[in-house]
Amino acid sequence: MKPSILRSVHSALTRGSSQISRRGYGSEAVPERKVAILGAAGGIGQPLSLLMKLNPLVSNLALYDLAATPGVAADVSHINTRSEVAGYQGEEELGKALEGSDVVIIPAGVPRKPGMTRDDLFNINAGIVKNLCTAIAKYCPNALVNMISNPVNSTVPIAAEVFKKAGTYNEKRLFGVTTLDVVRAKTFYAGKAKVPVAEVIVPVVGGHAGITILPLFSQATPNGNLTEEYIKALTKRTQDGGTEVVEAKAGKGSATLSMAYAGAIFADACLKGLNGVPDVVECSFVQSSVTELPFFASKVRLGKNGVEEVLGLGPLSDFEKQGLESLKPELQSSIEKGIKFANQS
Ligand SMILES: NC(=O)C1=CN([C@@H]2O[C@H](COP(=O)(O)OP(=O)(O)OC[C@H]3O[C@@H](n4cnc5c(N)ncnc54)[C@H](O)[C@@H]3O)[C@@H](O)[C@H]2O)C=CC1
Ligand SMILES: O=C([O-])CC(=O)C(=O)O
Repeated sequence: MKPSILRSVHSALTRGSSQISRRGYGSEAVPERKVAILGAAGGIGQPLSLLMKLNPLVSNLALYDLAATPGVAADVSHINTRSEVAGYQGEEELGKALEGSDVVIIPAGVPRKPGMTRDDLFNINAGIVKNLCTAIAKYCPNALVNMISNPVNSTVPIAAEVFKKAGTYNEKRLFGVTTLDVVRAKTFYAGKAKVPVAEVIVPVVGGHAGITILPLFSQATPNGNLTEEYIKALTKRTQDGGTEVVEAKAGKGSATLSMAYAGAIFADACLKGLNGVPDVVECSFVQSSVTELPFFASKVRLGKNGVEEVLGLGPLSDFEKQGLESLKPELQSSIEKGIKFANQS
């Protein structure tokens, strides 16, 4: 990688600490923050571990998986950045990995193969998420939980139910990571609108599967004056972005590198919020009253307690209003499926 590219990756991930410095703290005054990654040896987990090791807001990085974490941790730990890295392997070490965590990121679970929907992962991943969240409730009940494991539309409600049963649920601290939808929407929009990708802002709302992913290109900036036909094509491409990667990988999994990037951006936003950086806003799938659905992705203001404010949808085009109505039944049923699973097993 060219030094200039490394510098821009680094600066994208370090904006939080520089804002803190500008607000009168020396870099040594950045608070201690422990981040745990569950599923750290996987396709997402490894590059995500690397990116979190580059984040100067992290003081302790705990890498947990069923196997192979000693190697990943040894490797990542040689990077000369702030955080101390520790690897934890097997269920007997899960408690130690979690204890004291401020943010827990969960990319543990099986990925799709061509021809599968995210819901086809439910039978395996629901149980994994349930067990991991049971441990989170026990060992770090106040951590912010960043759920990556699919189907996010169901795994987030499962986590909420597990935390409710344990008496630790705080709706401000549970997030479904939908940042990859935003990352894709920005990239695809910039390409079609011929605007600089670094300047693009596009909210993506709803959920994280097929038509439940609703990019709001009518609110995209800079304004690219795209025709309705282009907007429809961009919407479809964003909704099918995960499938595009699954097909291109042809049986070797789903998005890992772009997901690690997106997961690192979202975790960084959570850390900035915890550290009191103002105006940190990202889209996320959270408990919500923006629509009649109990969970919904929209812009969220992050702060010292996690979610400070769930922001509304803003003005929608007719096409987006239609998309919103069409996604509700599927999203509702995925949410109910998660709640039912958590309460019956
Ligand atoms: N939210 C999003 O936007 C995205 C979500 N995903 C989802 O992320 C998940 C992981 O994907 P990949 O990293 O590609 O899969 P992977 O199979 O490469 O890695 C998953 C890792 O989880 C570990 N694991 C399994 N059960 C575990 C347990 N009980 N405790 C701890 N670790 C456990 C495995 O050992 C493996 O290392 C999948 O469910 C995938 O669908 C993938 C891309 C985007
Ligand atoms: O499509 C998948 O299975 C993985 C995923 O969630 C994404 O890439 O958005």
